[in-house]
Amino acid sequence: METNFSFDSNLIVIIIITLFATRIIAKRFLSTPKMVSQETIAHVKDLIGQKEVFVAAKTYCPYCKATLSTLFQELNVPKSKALVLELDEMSNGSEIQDALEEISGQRTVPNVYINGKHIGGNSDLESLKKSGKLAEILKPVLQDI
Ligand SMILES: N[C@@H](CCC(=O)N[C@@H](CS)C(=O)NCC(=O)O)C(=O)O
Repeated sequence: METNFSFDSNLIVIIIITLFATRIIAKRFLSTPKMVSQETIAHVKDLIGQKEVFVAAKTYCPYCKATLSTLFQELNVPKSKALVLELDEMSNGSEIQDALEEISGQRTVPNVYINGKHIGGNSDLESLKKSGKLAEILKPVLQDI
């Protein structure tokens, strides 16, 4: 009796794991590529170039909070020189995220650009900071303040 119960629960666990694995594999390999219009790509490229610093973020994202804190609190980038988009608060936020993926090959947020150059996410920003390269990259941004 006990053996049967154990067998059933193992079977259920195996079925659940199989379902999850199938879902992950299907999402990874079978999902259709997102179609982003050239108009949206051009619009997002324009947004990236509008200010010296561009950050695509999401309000609930801890990595985004860390990036914004590094840029604005720690390194004193003036907010007037930055465009920060909180994608989760924008009606076209997912469209912008799709376009950013197409442009930079990066889907995650934060997605940082400085003077039109793709920096990457928070870990990339932190690596640049640690190596001293971020100060170099930000020099022109901080020059005339
Ligand atoms: N290693 C990345 C991690 C960024 C990350 O995982 N961001 C999450 C939000 S906290 C994300 O973009 N998830 C996918 C999404 O929101 O579409 C970094 O340092 O920036």
